[in-house]
Amino acid sequence: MAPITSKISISAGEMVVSNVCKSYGTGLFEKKVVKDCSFSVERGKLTVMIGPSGCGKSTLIKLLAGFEKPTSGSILLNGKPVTGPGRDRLVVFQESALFPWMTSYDNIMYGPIARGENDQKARDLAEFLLDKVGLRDFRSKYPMQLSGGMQRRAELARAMINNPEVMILDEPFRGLDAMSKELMWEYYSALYEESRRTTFFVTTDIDEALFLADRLIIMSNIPTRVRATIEVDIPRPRKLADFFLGDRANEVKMTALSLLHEEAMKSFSGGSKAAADFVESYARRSQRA
Ligand SMILES: Nc1ncnc2c1ncn2[C@@H]1O[C@H](COP(=O)(O)OP(=O)(O)OP(=O)(O)O)[C@@H](O)[C@H]1O
Repeated sequence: MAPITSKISISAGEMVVSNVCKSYGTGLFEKKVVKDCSFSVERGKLTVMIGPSGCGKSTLIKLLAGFEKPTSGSILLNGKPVTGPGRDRLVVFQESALFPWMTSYDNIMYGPIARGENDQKARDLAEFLLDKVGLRDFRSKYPMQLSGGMQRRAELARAMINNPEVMILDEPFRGLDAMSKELMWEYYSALYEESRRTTFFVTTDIDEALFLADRLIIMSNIPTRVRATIEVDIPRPRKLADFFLGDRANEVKMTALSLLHEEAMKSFSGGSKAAADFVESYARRSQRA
């Protein structure tokens, strides 16, 4: 099938986060969630952020998307300060945001129609993207008639039709069963490789993070800051069947797991149930690796 770039001209943006702090509440009720955080989301790269559950990742997404403002520090998109939400950035959330009363096709066309662009070009693009995400035969089905993986693919198509400069994804495959999740990794990785759209992808799954990332940002416990940045210099296209057999993948995985374990233990000692679950699941992962 023709690559995405044959139908959509991609203009990849770049984001720079400098010394960002974010607190909620004031005085005695102040909660520091993000502390002196600096990183960049490079043009045409897939940057993955991983950190303990509850550390502040979704808060960072809200800041990058412009839904919230930092308490201090700056966030730039292509050198200009982010002052609010914009069409140049698009967020795909954990929860399905498909409208249950609309078919797959209508969900994908939602953005263009909302902008008054219900023309032949947009309709052709919607059909192309339906094909691209393997939902041609499901174009007239409603979300509840689709499997979890199909819903996530419909959602990706709905995001891609809006052609943002930066795609921001907040644990988009959370909640899928293990097999669907792994299929989505390969699927999503191939889609990304076709477009090389600047992407910021947040997850708590180390295998997902490694398989997808060009650059991995490991976050600390709350208040979160960058604990380490690792370039995942493993060639693309990547195939899950042999990816984790490689030395480099395992070397990065062990480094990341050890840092994440340290961070999760800090919040565990603070009594967080989420951190306790995280420590337990990562201990199991380390044994498997
Ligand atoms: N609007 C808000 N007001 C007060 N506290 C908030 C607000 N939004 C987030 N928080 C707090 O910030 C902390 C970090 O939350 P956030 O959702 O950013 O973490 P996360 O790393 O994305 O978590 P998870 O991995 O579980 O999705 C939590 O303790 C949360 O209660």
